[in-house]
Amino acid sequence: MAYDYVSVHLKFTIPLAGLLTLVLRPLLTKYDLIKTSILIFIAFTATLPWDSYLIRRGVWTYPPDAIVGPRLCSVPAEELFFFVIQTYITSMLYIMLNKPALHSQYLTNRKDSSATVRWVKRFGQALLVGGFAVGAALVRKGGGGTYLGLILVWACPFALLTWSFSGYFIIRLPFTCVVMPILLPTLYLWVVDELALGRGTWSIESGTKLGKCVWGSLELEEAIFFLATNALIVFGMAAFDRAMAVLNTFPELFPGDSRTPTPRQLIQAVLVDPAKYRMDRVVGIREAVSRLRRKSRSFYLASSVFPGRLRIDLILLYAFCRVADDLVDESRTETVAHDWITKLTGYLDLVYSSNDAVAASDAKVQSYVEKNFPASTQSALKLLPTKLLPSEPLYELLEGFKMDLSFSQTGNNGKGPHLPEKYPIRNEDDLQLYASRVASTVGELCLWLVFHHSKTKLSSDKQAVLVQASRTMGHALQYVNIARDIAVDAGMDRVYLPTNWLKEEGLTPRDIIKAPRQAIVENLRGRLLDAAFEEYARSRSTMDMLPKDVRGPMIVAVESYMEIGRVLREKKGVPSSSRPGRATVPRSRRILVAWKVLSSQ
Ligand SMILES: CC(C)=CCC/C(C)=C/CC/C(C)=C/CC/C(C)=C/[C@@H]1[C@@H](COP(=O)(O)OP(=O)(O)O)[C@]1(C)CC/C=C(\C)CC/C=C(\C)CCC=C(C)C
Repeated sequence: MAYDYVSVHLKFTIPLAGLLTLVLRPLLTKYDLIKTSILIFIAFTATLPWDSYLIRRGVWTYPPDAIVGPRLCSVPAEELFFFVIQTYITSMLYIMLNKPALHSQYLTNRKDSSATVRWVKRFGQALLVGGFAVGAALVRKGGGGTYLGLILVWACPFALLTWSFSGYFIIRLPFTCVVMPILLPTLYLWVVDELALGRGTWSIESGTKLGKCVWGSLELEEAIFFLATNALIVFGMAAFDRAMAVLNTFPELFPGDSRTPTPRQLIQAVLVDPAKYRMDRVVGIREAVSRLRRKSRSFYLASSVFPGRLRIDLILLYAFCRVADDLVDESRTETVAHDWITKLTGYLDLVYSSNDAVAASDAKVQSYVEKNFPASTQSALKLLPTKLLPSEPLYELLEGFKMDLSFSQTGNNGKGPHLPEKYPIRNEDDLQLYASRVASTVGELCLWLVFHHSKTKLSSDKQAVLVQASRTMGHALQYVNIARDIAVDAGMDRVYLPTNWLKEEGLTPRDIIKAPRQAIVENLRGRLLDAAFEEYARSRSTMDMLPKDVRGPMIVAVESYMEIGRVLREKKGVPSSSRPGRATVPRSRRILVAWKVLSSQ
């Protein structure tokens, strides 16, 4: 019947495309849609003449009773639709699996690549050149190898082009970003093909095929065709992403706006000589991403929905805050911790000594960082986007770290019989002051990056309202953080629960340090979470004033963290099975939170 091929689409390709669209819709950016449309256009125009030639040469045929009728250059409408829908499905899967990956960290050049990587790239090129030569020979010879030859002659040059430009990048990308989006749709299309060929929806003529089946009636050539086309789509997507990563990572090479690049900018980015990449920046970004992934699952997930340069700068800001906090927290003695604060202050003094902040990449700053900080922390200081950030919140953050140190006034910063005598969080005002210093500052710094990178420029009045709200939201997040970490903090002789709250329950901070999991602590945790959600409620609606292009991601960042508070409330505490200091929200729940937020925007 004439609807056989149509029914293949109705049963197998359209529902899958629909499902992927439904799941991905909230995450799709304008850039995702543009690159998918361009790739569909390229796939269509590159496949049409080739397919048309195959049909006219009689390599494959469509029984008239399996197709509806209309053709373009001899290619049936259903087949034309196949070019589009296959490219769409594979592109959507690629986009979905690549969302968590920050592509900047995979930029590389010859010098940065190991001998093995260089060998793999050359081997790939040789394989593709060889594939083309074998294909040409098979076509010239004719007979059983014709169809395979035509596939190789057609696919290898496109693959060689993308591989030669983006090979190092593709090799560096994780397995889930490249191999999965090639293999999953290939396997799916193999199954569909097996069903379609089994039903005679299309057929390969016996004189032009090798006659070998991979399994069932799936011909070797068909299996290779689907593998090759999906690889071409994924390589094409990766080539776009490499260009975009170059634009986003190296503002000095592309000073203008990188949000909606022109085709000319994209081509320039593809063609820029990788030897010109600032690899110290790429390596610093790699270190920052790895730090974020290890230390904060909530912000790591949230970071994946931020666009381009804003995402990079937020991750660099995170890296700075994390490194500074860890240097102080992990010091063996109070004196060493104070030394770190002094050195960090020196760093800020140097950067902000003139009216305008100097770039952290300034030679003087670089040499100061190299002289004073451990190698593993240097990139976090050198790459902080200081030109986009005011100095006050950074200095204030350091004041917050000083408050942490006032717990160890006895000189006994660890386990032992002597517990601290002073507890700096005496009441709610102290708690709020502490949260303002360590978290409101972070909220404000995030906002300055948002103001810089957003397409929409806000009036200074609106900016002031937003900054105030971000500071209030900082309190909320910090209270959740303290509520989660009561036992972890007690292990470091620290109690951030206000001493007057403890007194109301007949407790002292020492009682918390000795028994942080006692039942009464749950009342105090509940009280702190109530305060957190009050602060959250006071500032959440102001987030609607954020520019549309950054609003969704910012809300995701906040909601992912507040979800920790919701879980703590539901479970009445930190499950004893959870790793100390780690988020208590399962990954699937965090993804759902992000998805819901973005769907509602
Ligand atoms: C998406 C993305 C990459 C965001 C990065 C956000 C960022 C720069 C966070 C810095 C975190 C950090 C290490 C700060 C040092 C001080 C500190 C420890 C603060 C606590 C953070 C908890 O982080 P984590 O759980 O990893 O740390 P520990 O396990 O406790 O060691 C804080 C709880 C502060 C977090 C506060 C914010 C991110 C500010 C929130 C406010 C906004 C995002 C603004 C919202 C805007 C409006 C208009 C309301």
